[in-house]
Amino acid sequence: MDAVHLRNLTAAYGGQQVLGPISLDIRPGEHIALVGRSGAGKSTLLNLLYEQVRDRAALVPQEQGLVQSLSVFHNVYMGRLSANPRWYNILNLVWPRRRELEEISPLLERLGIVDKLRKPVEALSGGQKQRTAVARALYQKAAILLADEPVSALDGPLAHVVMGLISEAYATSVIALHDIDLALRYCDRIVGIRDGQIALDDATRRLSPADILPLY
Ligand SMILES: Nc1ncnc2c1ncn2[C@@H]1O[C@H](COP(=O)(O)OP(=O)(O)OP(=O)(O)O)[C@@H](O)[C@H]1O
Repeated sequence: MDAVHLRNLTAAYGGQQVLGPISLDIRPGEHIALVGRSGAGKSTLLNLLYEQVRDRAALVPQEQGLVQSLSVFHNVYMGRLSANPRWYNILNLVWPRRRELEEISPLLERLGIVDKLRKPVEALSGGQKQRTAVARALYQKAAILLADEPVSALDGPLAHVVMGLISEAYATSVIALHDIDLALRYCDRIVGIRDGQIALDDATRRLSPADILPLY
């Protein structure tokens, strides 16, 4: 993947500027954690970033973007809709193909929701929905992963499973995280946002929780 260069990005809602101007370079091979208090501008920055790299990115949005009436299989399969011909997508919608089942099932197994494969998403818990959204992004295999609080509904061990899978599947990622320990453990660069500006940008190896806490 080529590096991503963001220059002087700004965002406003109803005429009020909430982000920027922000410049940020994302180098291939970097796992970046976006941290900062609620309302700082992390989601806004991720969404702007997604607009710039849409063709090579998988996105796990905060609100997940799942189709509630469709099964977990179908929601995960949607990660690659644009990679397959239309007839093949329709075939899978009507009757999931063995090839896709054999790829999606092990992923769901590792996420602990393989028993939900054929269940509609509306019948899942919040944490199970979140894992479905993560599975869709893992299955997509884009060049870069953008994720907005992908483990906010998961308890300790599951949060580690998901962060581990993300690190394994994606060499390059930008992930908004509210858990500082997860950010320090799984990401190699921390970008701290405060009041719509970058207030911290450093390698994880040079940071401790005490360096990040002032952002909150
Ligand atoms: N649709 C919207 N309309 C108006 N203001 C918005 C909208 N979305 C976000 N904002 C404002 O923009 C600012 C940044 O919000 P954003 O969602 O990017 O923060 P965040 O850091 O992701 O927060 P959180 O951790 O709670 O998700 C906040 O002040 C928020 O109130």
